[in-house]
Amino acid sequence: MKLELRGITKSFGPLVANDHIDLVVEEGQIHALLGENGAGKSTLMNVLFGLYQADAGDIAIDDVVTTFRGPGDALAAGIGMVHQHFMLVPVFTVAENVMLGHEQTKRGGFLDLDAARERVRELSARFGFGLDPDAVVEDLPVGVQQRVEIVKALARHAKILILDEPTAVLTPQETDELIDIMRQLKGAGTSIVFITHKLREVKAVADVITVIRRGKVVGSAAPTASEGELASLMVGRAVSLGLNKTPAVPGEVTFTVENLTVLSPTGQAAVDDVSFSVARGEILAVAGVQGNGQTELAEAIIGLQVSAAGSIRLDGRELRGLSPDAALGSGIGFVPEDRKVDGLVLDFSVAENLVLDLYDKSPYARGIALNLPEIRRNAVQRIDEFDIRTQGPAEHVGKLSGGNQQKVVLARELSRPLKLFIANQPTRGVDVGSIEFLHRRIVTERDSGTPVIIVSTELDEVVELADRIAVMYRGRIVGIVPSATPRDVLGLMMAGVPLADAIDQTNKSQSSDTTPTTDDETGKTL
Ligand SMILES: Nc1ncnc2c1ncn2[C@@H]1O[C@H](COP(=O)(O)OP(=O)(O)OP(=O)(O)O)[C@@H](O)[C@H]1O
Repeated sequence: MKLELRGITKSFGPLVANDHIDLVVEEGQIHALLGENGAGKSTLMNVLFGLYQADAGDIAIDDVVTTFRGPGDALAAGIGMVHQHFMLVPVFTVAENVMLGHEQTKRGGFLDLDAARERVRELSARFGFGLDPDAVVEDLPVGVQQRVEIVKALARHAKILILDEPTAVLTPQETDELIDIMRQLKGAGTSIVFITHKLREVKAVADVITVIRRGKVVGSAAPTASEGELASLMVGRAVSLGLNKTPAVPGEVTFTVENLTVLSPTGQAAVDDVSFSVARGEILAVAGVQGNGQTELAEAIIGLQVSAAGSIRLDGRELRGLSPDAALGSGIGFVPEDRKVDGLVLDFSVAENLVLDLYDKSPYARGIALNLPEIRRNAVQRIDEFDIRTQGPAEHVGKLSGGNQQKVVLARELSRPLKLFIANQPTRGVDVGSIEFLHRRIVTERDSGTPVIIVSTELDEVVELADRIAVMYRGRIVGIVPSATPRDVLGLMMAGVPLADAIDQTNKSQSSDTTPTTDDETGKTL
């Protein structure tokens, strides 16, 4: 099936989010859409999936112009979309979810679960999904839930799949698996429109790359283009992809966690007797595969999770037992893992979100009244400094693109005097140009003497930012190592292997390997 978008234009008020966009996706092609935050990628995909109506332009399928009044029409035309926030019913099984919305009925009107099961088995075997039709969705890891979404689309005979930042929530291994699946789907003739900010993935899997900037197509590139070339095409200027920060000059140790234990809802130790400290002027990065206690640790520090035992001290003061408000009020900047849940109030304006914890304090409050000019002045300044793409301070944050929402959280948290800065997945969904800026901004915070904790499942980000790296596995810190530690050693530690054994194993595998290794430069498995 060949898809053609011709002159698609979509405005939100005065903002032209898609400005006469042309895009051709051939059958069996993986077409990557690249563009900085707010460029208009999701808007274009929402038009294609019938969620938004274009103001102008046509969608043609196999050269026939079609109109989508809603996602139902798009699905019927063979277009499937896998959203970043899955649309699955967690308590249903895989087969039940696949059946939902397009129940096949047996004579007598009963839902035919057996047919859905069979379809899951068949598609799973064909594309190597490894799905059990009877597994309950909420018990499955995120990467497997995503495959359920893909199977759901395929079961509806989707010939074109839209994947909007599918790897943002995946572990590196899950990402590799998804890339394999994409290749298999392509082999079977399915076309894929793939949106990602990770240039390495684009290079690994795309056949064609189209770059959008400020609502317009600005060019296309072959996957042989370098990451630097792709980045500058996206952003419209040269982007330096390495941070090259100066070595830390650690000062006094002002933040200490001792024997901290946090229990999960099932009573297991999500954080298990963890101790570490961070000095002023240094960045400690917490590395690990998603789900090994890093988020619980970060949240326990600011009181979003109750800790069962241990102590958390900042400047000699015990934080354990404080409410999140009190913890933040004591001078902690915090970037949560999920900006939509803990970081922003989507119905509030950008200006309000930029002073969320401070609106009742000077200079944003005057007595009991808000100092609106000051709140606005702050917003104008932050929008400029952090390059937040918005129609203005009064726009609702919920209207911003994902990456721009993330920038609002960082702008707020990095713009007041801090005694500690903690960021969980600080650059999730952020484009390469903005990552460059945000990383520098975090290093500036460090250099101003703030202890910094970064939690990230992106090894690139960990290695880039860290002065020291704490590796977590199953709730424990496996080891705290210098940032120059080789990636394969870090990788083994992330699988639970203690430092000494990890070094040992790496040395052995290197000495037994007679062929020179070339793929260790980046450490990525793509
Ligand atoms: N429902 C909406 N109402 C108003 N403005 C919107 C709406 N949806 C998107 N926009 C605006 O359209 C522009 C394009 O947003 P879009 O989400 O398409 O960007 P994107 O390229 O997907 O960005 P990101 O990489 O950050 O996800 C942004 O300026 C955004 O604020």
